[in-house]
Amino acid sequence: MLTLPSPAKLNLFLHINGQRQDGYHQLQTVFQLLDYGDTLAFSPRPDAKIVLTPEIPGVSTADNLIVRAAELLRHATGINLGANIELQKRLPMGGGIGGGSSNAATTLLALNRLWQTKLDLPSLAKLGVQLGADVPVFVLGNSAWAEGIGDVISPVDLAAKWYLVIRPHAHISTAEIFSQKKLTRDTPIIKVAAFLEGGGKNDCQDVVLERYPQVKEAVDWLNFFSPAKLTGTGACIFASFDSEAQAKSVFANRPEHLEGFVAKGVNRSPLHTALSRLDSVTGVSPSG
Ligand SMILES: C[C@](O)(CO)[C@H](O)COP(=O)(O)OP(=O)(O)OC[C@H]1O[C@@H](n2ccc(N)nc2=O)[C@H](O)[C@@H]1O
Ligand SMILES: Nc1ncnc2c1ncn2[C@@H]1O[C@H](COP(=O)(O)OP(=O)(O)OP(=O)(O)O)[C@@H](O)[C@H]1O
Repeated sequence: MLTLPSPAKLNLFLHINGQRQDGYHQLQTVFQLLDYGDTLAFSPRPDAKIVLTPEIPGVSTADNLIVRAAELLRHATGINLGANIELQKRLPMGGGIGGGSSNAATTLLALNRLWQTKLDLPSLAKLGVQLGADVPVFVLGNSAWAEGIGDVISPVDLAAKWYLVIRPHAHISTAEIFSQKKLTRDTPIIKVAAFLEGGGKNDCQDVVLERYPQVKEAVDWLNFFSPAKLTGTGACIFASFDSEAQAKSVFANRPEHLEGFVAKGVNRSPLHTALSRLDSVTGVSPSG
């Protein structure tokens, strides 16, 4: 059995710079990977079945990004094996923290190893983008600066911070927010340095706060302690702290109805750290 993490991400900022003819938005963002997420356990099957347990309520097996990632890898490589996959879900869905995309990336890397299909990371990232714009960053495994429609990715070294993530009770669809007329779509392009000096906001934030009062309430509460920002198209919001103790003490004082978690920001994905550890034990050279 191969048990691997499937971490969350935060968008430390999200600027929308324009929109392409095909409707996709040109954006700039920084993906901060977190040392917190779901866990997936994989074991190979000799038949060609992909069996996921438990199923996610409200998501059909055929739509599940884990199953879709497995089928995609099988189709791309022509391999005729299957897998049993056990999912331990901790990440809220529709939260803007990339749970589904991360599950897809973990599945691609895990099955590439179990099935010995030997694709390198850039090839797996190319497959992943067919499943969602956020999949490649999880496949490549570094906190990253991203441009284009989120597909032009370069690794970035971010200051070590602890994040308090609050999940208001709202499930927000990315497509719903990207289709709002009022969305800011003309933020000027910035340089990496401008972000590192403290720049950057989330252009989706005003639209989300207007449509979801429960998200606004959470932002207003968290702002009292540290500047709060939306991640992705929401619904989760976050603030950074210098220590775990600071983040946890604010979290302990939250209004009872707000859920969330405290997590450390990492430059390297816990998925890739776990795979490198396995490679050093088995003597296999790390892929990618
Ligand atoms: C907002 C971010 O979460 C930032 O990390 C991502 O760009 C969205 O990534 P994602 O959830 O993987 O998004 P996808 O599943 O690829 O796309 C969902 C929908 O969002 C819109 N979309 C997505 C990415 C993008 N650059 N422009 C868009 O307009 C499209 O309408 C698309 O149909
Ligand atoms: N394995 C999965 N885990 C979570 N969601 C899944 C999965 N498979 C399919 N989905 C579907 O994908 C949708 C988006 O899920 P996800 O958790 O990636 O949202 P998100 O955190 O808003 O992501 P992003 O920041 O990439 O927009 C869910 O609402 C669900 O219907």
